[in-house]
Amino acid sequence: MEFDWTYLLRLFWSRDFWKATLLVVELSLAAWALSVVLGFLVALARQSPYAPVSRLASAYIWFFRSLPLLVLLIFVYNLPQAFPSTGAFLSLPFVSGLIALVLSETAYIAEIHRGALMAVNRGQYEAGRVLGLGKLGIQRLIVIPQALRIALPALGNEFVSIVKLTSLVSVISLSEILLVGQRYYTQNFKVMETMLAVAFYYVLIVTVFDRLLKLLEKRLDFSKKEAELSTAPADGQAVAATQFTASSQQPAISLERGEKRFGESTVFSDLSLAVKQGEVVSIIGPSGSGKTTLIRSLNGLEALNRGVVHLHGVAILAGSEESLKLPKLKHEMLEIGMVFQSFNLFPHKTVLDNVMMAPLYHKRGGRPETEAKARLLLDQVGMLMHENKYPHQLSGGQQQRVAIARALAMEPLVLLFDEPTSALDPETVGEVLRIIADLAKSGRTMVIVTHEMKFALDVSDRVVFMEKGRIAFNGSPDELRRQVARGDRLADFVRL
Ligand SMILES: Nc1ncnc2c1ncn2[C@@H]1O[C@H](COP(=O)(O)OP(=O)(O)OP(=O)(O)O)[C@@H](O)[C@H]1O
Repeated sequence: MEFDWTYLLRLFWSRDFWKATLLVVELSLAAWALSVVLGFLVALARQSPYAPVSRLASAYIWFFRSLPLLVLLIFVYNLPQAFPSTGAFLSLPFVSGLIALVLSETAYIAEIHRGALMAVNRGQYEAGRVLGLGKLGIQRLIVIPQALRIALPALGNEFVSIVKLTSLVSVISLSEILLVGQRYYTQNFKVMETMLAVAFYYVLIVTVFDRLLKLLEKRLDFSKKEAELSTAPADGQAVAATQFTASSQQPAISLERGEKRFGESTVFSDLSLAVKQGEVVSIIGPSGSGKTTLIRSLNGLEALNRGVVHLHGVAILAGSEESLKLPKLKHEMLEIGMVFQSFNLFPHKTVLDNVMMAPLYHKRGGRPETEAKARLLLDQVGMLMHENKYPHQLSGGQQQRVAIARALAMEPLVLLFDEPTSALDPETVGEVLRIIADLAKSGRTMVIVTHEMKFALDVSDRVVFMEKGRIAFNGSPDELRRQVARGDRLADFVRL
């Protein structure tokens, strides 16, 4: 039989085919959107610390990935035989097809989401926690936007798969593209021409949506955004750092008899440290002595085994083995700000949005007011002209200055610095140390874990030297200098 070009051309204007194309688009979009949402929930469930929940999610993924879609389709479509009450909606091929597709695709998409969630750096969760964001807030504002961007290419791929899988729904008599084609060629036997038209309609759908998804990917890809410098001045006066006087004898923050173990290994035990209001305390010591673990225990990023942390006399954290039941002290926890070694800025947010995120989340003021304050803080750390940039468009030192502004935006009573310059190039260390030194002069209560000896001695009121989980020295910089001059064993570590 000769190839009928006229017939083929006519098929491109066929009402039946265009109706079927629309149906395939509707079914694919609905199945994809539902599977993306449900897949995310299954991925979260799979990561749940509660074993029954994560096992249930794993079982779901295992079962529906093992089941051929065709089997599932026929099963769902015939369910009314066993449960007649479901007949009202399951007898509709579109509904049955949608349910089967969603059940199956949710299992695949859950694994895509899980991979993306795992790719979001742990530091992002910690940054959200120290800014007082709740679990949902962290997911909504920090994790989901980043995970979505990571998952989008794979999710786009799944959409293409779904479009093609809709052809299977023809077995339950849904008038989609393949079924329309089959009806045509069983009447006129023009199989080649009809199947070419069928292929055209599928390719058309995939091409259009592939293009749209690429555009969405581009929109979400902050790494491709143009760097923009801002020339707008900060409005208003420079933010006056809150003046805290060291008059109160009550420590601003203290750890009493703290103990921290990782499995069998004890990092420190029976360790106490008190920091007065307005005091700047630097913690120095050899690598592995427990400095970072100590500072992270002060704001609950590390859970203590024993001991109690007080903030201005209020017990805010207690070790898991203490019999102390603490009320939920959300407000108090916001009084402790933290600057991390690796900055942990939110990569999907501009510099200004990074600084504004926590005050907006905690409704510390309206947007214009919060924005003005954030810009003043950025001015204070010399980063105002970079307010519209994304973190990857900044140097390490600039990122750390933004991280300091972000921590200050919540006006914490105590500021913790965990090796703030360790991840920086030597040229940028100075700019960050200068900002921290300025803050120290303004009377803020600060605890700084650092390897910068000269800086620690110059800016601190007190230096704590840790060694093997113990505080081996706790005194003023002058006392430390004297001990070092006397040739104390501290001199081996503190080379000035
Ligand atoms: N999450 C963890 N799991 C297991 N062990 C850990 C963990 N975090 C820290 N440790 C261990 O606890 C000890 C103290 O580590 P920590 O990071 O507090 O030391 P550090 O004094 O800050 O060191 P550095 O100056 O190198 O950062 C080390 O032996 C380290 O291996």
